[in-house]
Amino acid sequence: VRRYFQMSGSAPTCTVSQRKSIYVEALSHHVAHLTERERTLLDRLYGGLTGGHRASLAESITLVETQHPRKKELAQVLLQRVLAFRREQERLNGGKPVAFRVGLSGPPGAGKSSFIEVLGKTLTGKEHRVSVLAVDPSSCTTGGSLLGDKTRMPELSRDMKAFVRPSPSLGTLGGVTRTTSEAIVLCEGAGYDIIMVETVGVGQSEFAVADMVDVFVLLIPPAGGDELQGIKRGIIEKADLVLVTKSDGDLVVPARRIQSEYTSALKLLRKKSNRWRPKVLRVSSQTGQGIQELWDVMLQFRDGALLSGDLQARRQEQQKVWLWNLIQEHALSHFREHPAVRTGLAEMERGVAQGDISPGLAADLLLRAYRSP
Ligand SMILES: Nc1nc2c(ncn2[C@@H]2O[C@H](COP(=O)(O)OP(=O)(O)OP(=O)(O)O)[C@@H](O)[C@H]2O)c(=O)[nH]1
Repeated sequence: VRRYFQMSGSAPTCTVSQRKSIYVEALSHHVAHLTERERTLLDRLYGGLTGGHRASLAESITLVETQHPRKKELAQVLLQRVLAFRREQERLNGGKPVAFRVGLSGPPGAGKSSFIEVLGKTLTGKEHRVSVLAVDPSSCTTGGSLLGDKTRMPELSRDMKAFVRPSPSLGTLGGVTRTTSEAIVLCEGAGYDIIMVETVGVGQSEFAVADMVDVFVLLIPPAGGDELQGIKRGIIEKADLVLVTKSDGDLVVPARRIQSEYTSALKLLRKKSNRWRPKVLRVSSQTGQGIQELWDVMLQFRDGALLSGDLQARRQEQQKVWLWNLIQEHALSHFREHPAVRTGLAEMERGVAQGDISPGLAADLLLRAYRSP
């Protein structure tokens, strides 16, 4: 099993090697019971993916999106192998991350897909390999899509140095974001060095995206008043960069106004970091104006964060947040599905709402029912 994951047995300290054996142990059951067909499938996906084949990457992401219990196990085995591969790539890269993860959010119609298309093409023109993943909150509940079913980013989709993946179409937000985090690992294993994760500024999806990227960019259209009401203060605090889009023609004047409004607003907000002051820039995907400048600023951000260690610290923190999100989601659904809880829950909720019983006592009673054998 150890050889299967290409782990060295001579880890520098005892604790590291012990830790590794726990991970190997956890997956040994899956690996030991691999059928010949499953082993061939995983070898094919792993080989294709690490060889940079888009079709293998697409198939691997489909595997991590699956709800099928056995396939989920296979996906974990594949992911663990890709993680080991990525660690090795990082080691060869002097301990530095192999990819830069960029999160993009903005209200519907802000110009996200036009912007990603132009920035993506600029980057593939500079020999970068770019992948675009989407987190679509609407797909979780309705199966419909806020990010649009139309073919978005047509040119980038055809570019051989790019990989554009639409959002997984079903599941809870937790499930969809888990899949996206795992898709990031797979894209990095496949040699993509820029990973863009896009979402619409609705619900909690933008916070989830902000928690899985190195730099978080908020896109704002040059419209005033009501259209900007939907942009939450909390998400502005999360932004490392704010981009005012469509800054061309008649829209330059309102774009400048929005830029100065946001510049002032950001000054009033709590500082996210001592080393970086969020910036507000204007771009036009139609004329290309501001795109190069924006990329230079992003690189400044990345290089500063790498040098100070902020980027690595942020990723470590995100991994922990992520672990706890998953535990919470699982523990809560286990609790809700417990027969005694299911029987008493509606009654307790009604009692609490009507003030007949305190929330504290109701929670105690339900938890007691949950714990009783
Ligand atoms: N003038 C101008 N219009 C733009 C620019 N970028 C996008 N638009 C227009 O704005 C509209 C929305 O652009 P999209 O890129 O589809 O925006 P989006 O945020 O991806 O929106 P959804 O696809 O609805 O999620 C389209 O009609 C674009 O033509 C720009 O740089 N300048």
